[in-house]
Amino acid sequence: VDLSTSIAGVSLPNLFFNASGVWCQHESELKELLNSESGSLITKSATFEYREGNPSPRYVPLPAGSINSMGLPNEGYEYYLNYAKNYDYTNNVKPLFVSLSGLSLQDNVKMVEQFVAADLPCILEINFSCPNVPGKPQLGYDMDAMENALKVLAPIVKKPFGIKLPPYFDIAHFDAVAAIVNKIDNLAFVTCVNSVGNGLAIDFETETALIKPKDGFGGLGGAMILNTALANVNAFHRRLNEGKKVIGVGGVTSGKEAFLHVLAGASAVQIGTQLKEEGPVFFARVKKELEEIMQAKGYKSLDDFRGKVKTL
Ligand SMILES: C=Cc1c(C(=O)O)[nH]c(=O)[nH]c1=O
Repeated sequence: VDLSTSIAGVSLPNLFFNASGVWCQHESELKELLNSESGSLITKSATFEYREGNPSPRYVPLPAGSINSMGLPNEGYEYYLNYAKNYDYTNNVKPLFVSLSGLSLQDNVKMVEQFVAADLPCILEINFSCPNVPGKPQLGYDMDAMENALKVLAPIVKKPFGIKLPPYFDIAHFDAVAAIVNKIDNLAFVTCVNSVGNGLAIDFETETALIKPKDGFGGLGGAMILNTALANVNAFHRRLNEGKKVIGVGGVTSGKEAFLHVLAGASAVQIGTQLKEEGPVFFARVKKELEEIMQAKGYKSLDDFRGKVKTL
């Protein structure tokens, strides 16, 4: 069976890669992804300057997923620009994605301009949905600000690029965001979903929040967000113009959930919590499991079933 796919006109040997933020802040982690069975890799969302991030504990696994309020810790965009400049695009079959998450539109403009000037084959995923920077409401929930940002950034990027979206929970929001995305010609993909923002995990014995930042409020990931993720993938798959793709992320802990993401309409699948917990060996497992499912169901390629979820 064939697990290959393409995003922004670039082919991926298989549909799996990491969710930005997981196993990708340092070159040593990115090297492990490169050596894993993932089909691609993406860097930790970059800000203009280096960021320490929020105080720990800031990530905790939960019975059905995880909670995090990392606070955008990253090496600063020049670190990832250098990584992208030194990446071996010729011999690596895996395309490189770079995530940018500027703290202001000006910062996003400055970072994008530097990547455009470097004229690299890497694919930009601009993060509109970080829920954990104190004092910074996320762009993904401010439709006017998001549309304005896209109208400024898209012409600078010129090439096909994507955006990382938060989960939406209202049909009117799916409609509104899809209408904005459909206006931007070179916006080639949306990545759905970022963590479900500002959940709260409390320890029953100690009666205390599990993470330190923001009174314990943090983004939820993992199994508990699968059905929200599938809905967002399918909602945008149904609404986006021909040629625009959806990358699915949220709740993939085995080949089964990866199959469901593709059935909902995903062209590629990112892994967050399960990668954090199991490590890059997970890519070998999830690939094998999806291949076995496709064989059992008689599908030869992802196109055979992508977006073909039935309704009653
Ligand atoms: C880029 C910051 C993000 C973070 C973070 O660094 O706190 N956590 C998430 O779950 N999603 C994000 O987009």
